[in-house]
Amino acid sequence: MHPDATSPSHRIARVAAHLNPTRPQRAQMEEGAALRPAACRAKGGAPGFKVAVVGAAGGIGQSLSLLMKMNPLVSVLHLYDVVNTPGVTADVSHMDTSAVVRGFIGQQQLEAALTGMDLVIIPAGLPRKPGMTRDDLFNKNAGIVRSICEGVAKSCPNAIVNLISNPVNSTVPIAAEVFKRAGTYCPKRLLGVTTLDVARANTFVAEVLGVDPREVNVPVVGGHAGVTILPLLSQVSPPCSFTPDEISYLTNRIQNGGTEVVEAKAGAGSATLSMAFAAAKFADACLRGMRGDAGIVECSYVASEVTELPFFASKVRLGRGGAEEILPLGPLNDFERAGLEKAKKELSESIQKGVSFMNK
Ligand SMILES: NC(=O)C1=CN([C@@H]2O[C@H](COP(=O)(O)OP(=O)(O)OC[C@H]3O[C@@H](n4cnc5c(N)ncnc54)[C@H](O)[C@@H]3O)[C@@H](O)[C@H]2O)C=CC1
Ligand SMILES: O=C([O-])CC(=O)C(=O)O
Repeated sequence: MHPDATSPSHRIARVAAHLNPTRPQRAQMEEGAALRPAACRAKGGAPGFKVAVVGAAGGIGQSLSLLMKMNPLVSVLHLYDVVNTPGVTADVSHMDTSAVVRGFIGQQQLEAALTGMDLVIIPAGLPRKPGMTRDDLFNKNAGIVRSICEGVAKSCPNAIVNLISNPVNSTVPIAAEVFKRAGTYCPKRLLGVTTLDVARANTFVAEVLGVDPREVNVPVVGGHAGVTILPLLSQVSPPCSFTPDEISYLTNRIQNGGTEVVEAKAGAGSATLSMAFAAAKFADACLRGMRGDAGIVECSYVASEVTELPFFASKVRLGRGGAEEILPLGPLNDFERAGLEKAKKELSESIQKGVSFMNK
């Protein structure tokens, strides 16, 4: 270190260099040094988890980065994207919450972004436009998820992964194959994020019942696309009953919630704000589980033996190692049993598509 490195004038120079980097300093950043405000004084290692958001400059990524910066369980927040991370990082880093924020841009900085992370949240990849299914995103997003997961396997093989990129029904099997090949696969640590389906189900059911959505909990199982999204309206907490018309309306609206937003946005993307909210809620549940809190149960799309399919969304108990326990589906009524058969047929094809992509 320079003899004057800790002198006030030197510290100010470092801050100034970050705000307006010279050409060599910028080159250094591009070679792998984190894009971060030069810390004026070393911070005393606040306890907490190290979390990375991959796809941090996107519609979901920006709001999610903001929400994770607000989470007191996060001590270090790494923001990675292939574009625009410097601006998002500078912006989020001015929030006076405790997490230290660092930005990373481009493939050559993926390793630095992921090294040492406890939790990696992945909202990277293309969103839908009207008329598309989530599966129509497969060709673009499969490769993006593969390369990010290769980075996870290399740089933070023990991290818990929250995978948001669509089509989730296929991207989670892709991630599993990547980790298997790298010899780092632990099914408990790979969680597909389906929390938005639960948030929508709680909201729409609460509207019908005329109650506060925070008091409602609807298990949503299966997967994250169309008929694979199976709300278990017979298991709503607190217990309640619905007319056949209400069941039909609610099931349809929950299964098509994503399309409702895609159409309302009319070409400007898909759900970002509600998704960031849902992802932040799920990440917080994972972090509380990792901390050792008891009784944390959320729905998630995970490796599962609940059905004959290798992956399935259902309630899982989150703990120190991720999805510690996959809870059974519980009793289904005839309508839900019929829905389950439809869901399994489509899910099976989506899972196979993900696995085949990796075997090509
Ligand atoms: N699981 C769920 O419930 C939901 C999933 N999604 C999915 O989340 C994904 C992201 O959606 P939006 O944020 O709206 O899209 P967006 O296009 O606004 O943002 C995506 C970001 O990913 C970045 N990106 C692309 N390739 C990357 C790579 N190799 N590494 C890192 N970052 C990369 C882009 O630069 C962009 O900033 C989409 O696939 C969307 O379908 C969206 C809503 C709900
Ligand atoms: O519908 C989409 O494409 C985005 C998504 O997964 C959702 O909003 O549930």
